[in-house]
Amino acid sequence: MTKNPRTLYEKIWDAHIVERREDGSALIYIDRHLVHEVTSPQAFEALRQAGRPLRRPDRTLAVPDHNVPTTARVDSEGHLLPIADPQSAKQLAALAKNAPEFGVRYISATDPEQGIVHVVGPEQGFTLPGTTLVCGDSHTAAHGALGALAFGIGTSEVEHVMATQTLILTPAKTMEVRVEGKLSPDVSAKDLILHIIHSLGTAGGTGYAIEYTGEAIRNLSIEERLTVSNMSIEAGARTGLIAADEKTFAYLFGRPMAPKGADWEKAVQWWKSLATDKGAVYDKTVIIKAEDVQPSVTWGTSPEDVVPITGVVPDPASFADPAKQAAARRSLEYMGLEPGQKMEGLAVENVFIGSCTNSRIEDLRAAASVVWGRHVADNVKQALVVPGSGLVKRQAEAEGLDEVFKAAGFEWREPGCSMCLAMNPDKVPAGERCASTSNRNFVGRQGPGARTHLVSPAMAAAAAVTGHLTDLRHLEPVKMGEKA
Ligand SMILES: CC(C)[C@H](C(=O)O)[C@@H](O)C(=O)O
Ligand code: SF4
Repeated sequence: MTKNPRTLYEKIWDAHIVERREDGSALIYIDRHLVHEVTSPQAFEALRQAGRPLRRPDRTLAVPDHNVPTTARVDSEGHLLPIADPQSAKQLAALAKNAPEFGVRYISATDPEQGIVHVVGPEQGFTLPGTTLVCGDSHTAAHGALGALAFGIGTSEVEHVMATQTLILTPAKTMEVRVEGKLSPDVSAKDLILHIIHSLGTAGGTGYAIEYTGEAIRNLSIEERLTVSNMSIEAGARTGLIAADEKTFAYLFGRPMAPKGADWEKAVQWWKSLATDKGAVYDKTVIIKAEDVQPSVTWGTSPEDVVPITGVVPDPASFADPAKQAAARRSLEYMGLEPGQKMEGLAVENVFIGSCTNSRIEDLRAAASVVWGRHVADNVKQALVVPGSGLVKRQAEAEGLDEVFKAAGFEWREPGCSMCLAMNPDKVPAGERCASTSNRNFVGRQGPGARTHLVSPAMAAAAAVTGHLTDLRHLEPVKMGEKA
């Protein structure tokens, strides 16, 4: 019997249906649940109140990330240092108590594997192709880079998954975002996803599960794919899939929680069968030309407010939609910018290299290669490098990247979400600008009044060493022997 051709999304969906419902929704089995301290306390509490156990503790992994300080966490005798903010302290303490109580594997704030939940999942091999994976966090889309049907859920859904290992879901429409051709060596995966979000708009992906395809996507490393899938939610899509291929298998092979031996062989066979069939139809296809992607930067307070670094701040009057015009005016006022102003040369007082979008080893290497032999500019008051996990940090240290950053005047911190959303003490002061490798430039995101410009790791590094937003193609080369 020949089956209708299906997309990757449809295959994973079909494989997880527990029960179809009359209204078109379905009860879907959830394979993997990642838990952090912000969206889990109420869910654990509700289970406790109801006297219910957690259905599959072995499929659940908990790690604190949003509230942890990125400065030293223990004193010289190894005792945990107190957390100053009471709300943060409460959330962290709740996770430390709840996870072991419900039998969930808990990576603590002082464990070497601790890190941002979306960095830890792939790194541990907890995230696998063909699985359904959820977390009470909107950037769960990141895990789609490994071919997992991964999406963020709210706290009440967190409770539902904890109690039943299922969710009632309505199937999404499918959208192919095909990136044709080759990216220029000057541009990164971050520039690509900023370009895509600009093309789609922040609501363009609403109701869709994106699948990224095409030559430029296939050519990306797994870490670069994670950057792309991570920001799908900024285009409105809860899911951003990339079909698993040989690179995915090589990345996952031997990871602590990945299948081993005969199970591995069986798994790879199944993962290979999940690729979208020839002739399968997406509800929508968007074609992006890789050659159009340039080193990019955001000017406003929405991730779609993207221009090439060579560009200027747009005139709000240039937008056709009156609502967009008004939003752009508000953005410019908040950002302290004028229409027509050049992006390159805009002074920044803060630089943040981190977040689940750009804090993996390849990101740190890209930033360090720009920083090498240079120094953080005098007008930059804070330049932070926050590795995505303890393992990334250790790897970077083994490669000497920490020394490159420290010698240049960067602060080398402990892993966590940090200045991506400023729930911990890492904040951008009001009215100051930050070149940031994170994913959201919302009003107040990096601290009240903070002005965020989203960029790639290499562009953030270039901004740090020049003191202003800089086209990295314009940096003078550092000659060997001239290292500061
Ligand atoms: C705190 C958490 C719920 C939130 C999210 O859902 O994404 C955060 O991670 C973010 O990036 O804004
Ligand atoms: S690093 Fe930022 S985007 Fe990622 S989970 Fe943490 S707060 Fe959310």
